[in-house]
Amino acid sequence: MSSSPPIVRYLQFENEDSETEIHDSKNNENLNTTNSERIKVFLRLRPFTVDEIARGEKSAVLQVKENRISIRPRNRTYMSSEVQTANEATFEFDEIFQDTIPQSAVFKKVAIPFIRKLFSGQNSMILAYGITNAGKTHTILGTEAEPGLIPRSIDAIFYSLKDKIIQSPRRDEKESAKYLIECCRSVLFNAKDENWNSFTDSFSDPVTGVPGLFTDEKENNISLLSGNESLLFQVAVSYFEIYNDRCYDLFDVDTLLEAQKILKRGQKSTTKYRRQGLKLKEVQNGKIKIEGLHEIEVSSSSEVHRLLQCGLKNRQIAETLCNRHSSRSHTVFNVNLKALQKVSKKEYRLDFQSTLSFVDLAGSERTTKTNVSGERLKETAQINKSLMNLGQCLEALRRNQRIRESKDEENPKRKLLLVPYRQSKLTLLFRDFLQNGSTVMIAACSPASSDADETIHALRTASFAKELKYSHIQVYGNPNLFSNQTKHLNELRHTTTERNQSDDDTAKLMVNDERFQDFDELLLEIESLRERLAFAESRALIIESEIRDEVAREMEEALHKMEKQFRVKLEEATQFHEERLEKRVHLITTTARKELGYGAAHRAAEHAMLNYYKDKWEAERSLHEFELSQLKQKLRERNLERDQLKELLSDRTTTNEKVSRQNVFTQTEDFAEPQKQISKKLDNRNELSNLLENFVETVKRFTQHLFGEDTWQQIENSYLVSMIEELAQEECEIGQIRMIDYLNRMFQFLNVSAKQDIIRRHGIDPTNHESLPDMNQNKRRRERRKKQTEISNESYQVNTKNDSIEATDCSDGFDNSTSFLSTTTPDKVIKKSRRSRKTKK
Ligand SMILES: Nc1ncnc2c1ncn2[C@@H]1O[C@H](COP(=O)(O)OP(=O)(O)OP(=O)(O)O)[C@@H](O)[C@H]1O
Repeated sequence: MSSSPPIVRYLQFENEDSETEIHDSKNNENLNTTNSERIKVFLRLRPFTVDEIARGEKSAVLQVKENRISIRPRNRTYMSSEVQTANEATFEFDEIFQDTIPQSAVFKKVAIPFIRKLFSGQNSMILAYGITNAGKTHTILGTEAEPGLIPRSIDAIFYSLKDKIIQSPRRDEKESAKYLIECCRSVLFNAKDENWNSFTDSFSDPVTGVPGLFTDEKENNISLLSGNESLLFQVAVSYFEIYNDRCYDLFDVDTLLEAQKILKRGQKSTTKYRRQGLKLKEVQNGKIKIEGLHEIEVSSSSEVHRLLQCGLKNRQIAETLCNRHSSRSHTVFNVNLKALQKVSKKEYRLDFQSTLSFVDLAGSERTTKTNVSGERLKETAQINKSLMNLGQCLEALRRNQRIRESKDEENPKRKLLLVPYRQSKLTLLFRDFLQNGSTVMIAACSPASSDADETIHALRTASFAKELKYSHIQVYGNPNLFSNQTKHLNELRHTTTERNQSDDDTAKLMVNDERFQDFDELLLEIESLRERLAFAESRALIIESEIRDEVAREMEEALHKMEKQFRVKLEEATQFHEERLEKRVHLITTTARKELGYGAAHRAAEHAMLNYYKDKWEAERSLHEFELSQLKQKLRERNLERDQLKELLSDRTTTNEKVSRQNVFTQTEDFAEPQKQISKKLDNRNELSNLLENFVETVKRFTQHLFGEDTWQQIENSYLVSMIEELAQEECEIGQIRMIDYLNRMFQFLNVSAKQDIIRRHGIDPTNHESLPDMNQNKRRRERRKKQTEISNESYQVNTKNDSIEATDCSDGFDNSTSFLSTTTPDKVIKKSRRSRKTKK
């Protein structure tokens, strides 16, 4: 059975009813070149991000010297034995782009050779690989201010092709760029997001050639097309993503329209949003094709830029409606070029067809580091699986290459390994590129020390790729490029498929490899592959257990961290409570000290008050005792006189004798006695006023202490001063009454607790008169004495037949004699005598 010519595949790509007939190329020998080229690997170091600077991240990069970079691992225990011993991991690349290298320099170094390859009919792939947040998207796509490889390459391609671009005359309208952009515009127009509205504004008229977003950059306008002046070109682009190991078309108009409806209905219906996953199909020559992937024919770079934005927005809608994270998928942007030779006015012959693919891989990350769960965990697991699979493919390819290169034919270990392309969609799609196409890998590298371990793992995988060589440069759409041997294998594959339809399709894939010479050999190889599969499975188990160990170690590390954090928190809490306790103790001590001081002042005031009363009462008592003794003495003397007089009376009976008796009495009367009493009373009064002054001073201090200086000032100014003045003028007993009154008033100022405190300490309640020392007791005693004196005076008067005692003020030369009562003060006596003197005048 003969194989179908590749031209059929090409024609299938075009509309079969096309009026323009496309012929097979006749001039293809020059393209059927076999070369031995190595996969190039560049390292791009990104600068620290704003967040990392804010976190105070340290650099993990120890040294960058020429093409070598040394990175210090964060945790050496998780590293390979070489890294553990060397304390650093060193990798060599084709070139290292330092963090200061601009996008344009990367474009020149990486993309321009590949654009040239595209124009010469070679397939090539630019692959950005690295951990998450390492700068892959920045390199591939860039930003509006710093466009990356895709926008720059688009500009360069269209600038080179200029007016050599033709369009298919009959094309499905739904496949056109204009239709897609219009759809995108209508979706975005209905979206409520303001950014989207501003985005739609940038869609002026892409088809009529409004300049692209990045076309201003003159440096991209380089003509890379050399020779083949007669060729015309058709350019088509496709854009898809691989998410959770499923392919999704980012130029799918139906998805956009579906999204439009959902967005109109509101966010609640997001669960109805279902994107159609695309199937992979193996076509001729073992090439993998994505079934149903839209390839949009384009005519200008601005159109491509807008399509690119449509694709990105489609991805964004999927993120919004499916609640997924943008960088959790691998994205692939393809530029397909068809070179056509004009045969007649309407006829073109396909000269060659080539593809340039830009791949932005999702970043690998540790699930334990990011603490993801649920859908995120699934995403991460899928990403890690596909990236691990890519690494395995690269490792297997490198090993097979070494085996092929070694001359030791006898070595039993010389068996070639099966490259596990089929284990993920990513590697299955890249199989062609890794085997036959030219590939460049950009290993994006984060300088942050917190990412060091993951960076080392990623760079190790990238370094596998560096050693790979690919030997076939294949041009699609050109049947004569395939060797006879390949033709034979194609036939063989067909036979195999017929013979064993139910068998796994591994055999089908293997026929594409030139190693297999015949079917028997192929069957043997299948057997050996099965063995290897068992071996690989056991190895996978080992790897799994290693991963589990690693996870356990990371968990332990996390627990240690948590323990540390808790310890710090505990110390902080202890310190805080200790400080609080200290403050409380201090507060209680000061309050207690104040209280003690307050109590002492109270006691001192009360003591002073009691002393005052004691002194006063003592003075009064001694005065009254003295008066009493005087009166007693007088009484004795009177009695004696009376006795004598009685005797005399009994002896003398005549009236003359009675008269002489009266004279005797007048002579013997102690006229100086009242004067003495007056001077004594004056002395006592002075003493009392001194005591009163002392008392006032004590009260003043007491009040100042109790109520403070300000309150004292107020009291002093109002009540107390007047009261003290009165006290100074009044007699002692009146002063006593006033003092009680004063104390009562003073205690009205005190609050309840202070009153209770005084009552508790001294057993005196100033508001309760009965609890106070009886101030009137003295008065009553004095009144009693006064009465006694009066009684004795009465008796005396009875005896002296109502004779009065007279006091004479002779200071002014008048006879101002005035009778006085014992209760009258000397001042009053003086005043009284002055009044009587005036009346006499
Ligand atoms: N060369 C560079 N110069 C300046 N900024 C950069 C550079 N490379 C990356 N960045 C910045 O670093 C951040 C992360 O970059 P980027 O989004 O490209 O990472 P990524 O590897 O694509 O991450 P993910 O895998 O999560 O998508 C971005 O803010 C980007 O602007």
